[in-house]
Amino acid sequence: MGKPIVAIVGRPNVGKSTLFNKISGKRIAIVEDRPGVTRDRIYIETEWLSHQFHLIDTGGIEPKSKEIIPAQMKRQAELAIETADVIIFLLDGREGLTANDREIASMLRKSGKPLLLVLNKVDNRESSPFYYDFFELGLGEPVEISSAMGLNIGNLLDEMVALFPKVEEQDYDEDVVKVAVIGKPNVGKSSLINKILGEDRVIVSEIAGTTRDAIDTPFTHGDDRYVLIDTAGIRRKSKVYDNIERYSVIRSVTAVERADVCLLVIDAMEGVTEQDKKIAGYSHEAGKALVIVINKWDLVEKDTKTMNTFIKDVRNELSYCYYAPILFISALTGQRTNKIIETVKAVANQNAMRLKTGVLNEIIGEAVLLNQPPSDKGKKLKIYYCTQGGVKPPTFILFINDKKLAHFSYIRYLTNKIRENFGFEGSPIRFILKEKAKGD
Ligand SMILES: Nc1nc2c(ncn2[C@@H]2O[C@H](COP(=O)(O)OP(=O)(O)OP(=O)(O)O)[C@@H](O)[C@H]2O)c(=O)[nH]1
Ligand SMILES: Nc1nc2c(ncn2[C@@H]2O[C@H](COP(=O)(O)OP(=O)(O)OP(=O)(O)O)[C@@H](O)[C@H]2O)c(=O)[nH]1
Repeated sequence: MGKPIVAIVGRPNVGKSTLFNKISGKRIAIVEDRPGVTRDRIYIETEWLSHQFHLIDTGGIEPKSKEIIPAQMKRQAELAIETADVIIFLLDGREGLTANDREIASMLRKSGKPLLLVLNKVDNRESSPFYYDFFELGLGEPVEISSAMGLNIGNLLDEMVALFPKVEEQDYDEDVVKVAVIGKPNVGKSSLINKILGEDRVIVSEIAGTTRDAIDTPFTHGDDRYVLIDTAGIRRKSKVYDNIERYSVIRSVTAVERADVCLLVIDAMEGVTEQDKKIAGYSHEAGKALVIVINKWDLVEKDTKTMNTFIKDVRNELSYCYYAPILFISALTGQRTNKIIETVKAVANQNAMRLKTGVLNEIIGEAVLLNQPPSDKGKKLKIYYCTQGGVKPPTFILFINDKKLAHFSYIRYLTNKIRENFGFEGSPIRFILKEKAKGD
């Protein structure tokens, strides 16, 4: 399962942003914006006592106005209910219970989502004077905190972690390829999924389990077994919400984490957008095999150059995913959709490929002869040997004399040599550099 998603919900001014900042700023290591992606921070990925989770940045979801806008507040709660695994329902312990709190509470109660009732602004050791009033909500015992002072935040996080879904991931067998269809809303993900599942050779298996993972769709294609990992929003349409894009991105992230192969669907009429770059970035950073699918190709007016121009654009915009094959399809007409599964299979195999150390070192040795490693102030980079440390993604450990000499461009050169010889199409390749004195 992907890392759990936590959302902070509450009426305006209860201290949601303050709590978010407290959790993200102080106690927890933040994985900041992903390189090469964008600055728009939608969520942070953090951990508490080695439990990793996503915390949604409700700041951007909030209405900016300080007026109480019940409709927007409700929408925020609805989105959190749909997206989050655990909800922190934040209330103001100094003001006591309000009508808006009751309204949100009733939505949360109906949803049955795991939640924590949290009274903020309890700045001293004494309980909120309204402490017992909050039991009326029927949402359990309140946890009292002060976000501003940083009081009791550790306890809150302990209780939050206890509500995380148990690791009940259906353990698919090793040979089952997990595929996540990712992309912005409306690019045709559902249509594509339906097309794939509708193919003659595809047999959709019974869906096992009743957990939230039951939205996975296992199927076989010939002798090969796959499972489609759903991103919420594919089945449960909720296009009416302004912020659905932000949430669909977050869901994409958790789907990506669980996947072996990501199918990034891009709308041919729109070209590559910022949102696409962001989503591609997740796949890349997570080390997943990636296939780029340009959908709605039927709508594009074409001449002989159109496809090549499009490929160039994609390569340009998504330069860090240069290894991903690109397919031009139409989920509507079925054009080339039959290529998808074979491509998925190919890249899944490549991402799991393991090279023998002997062969690998032959290639590295040749590469070094062909193009001498860089030196700095008379000291030359020495490469002792290389071994593949892991798969998914293919990860190579390079034993060298001095990391400072291992310039990025030289590592890129070695990566390319490995690709020339072994392919690894659709896979990111990683290098880990290890220093070693000669003769160690
Ligand atoms: N005394 C006290 N004040 C707090 C605490 N947490 C937040 N505040 C104050 O409450 C006000 C609202 O805090 P925000 O974090 O902006 O609240 P919010 O819920 O994100 O507000 P909206 O963006 O309007 O929804 C600010 O003036 C904070 O300084 C706290 O623990 N104690
Ligand atoms: N012309 C054309 N239309 C398509 C194609 N694929 C999907 N569409 C249309 O695009 C719209 C969106 O398709 P969906 O499959 O619902 O897109 P989605 O990505 O699942 O959307 P969300 O559920 O919002 O994430 C629908 O009206 C489809 O009929 C295609 O290949 N060609």
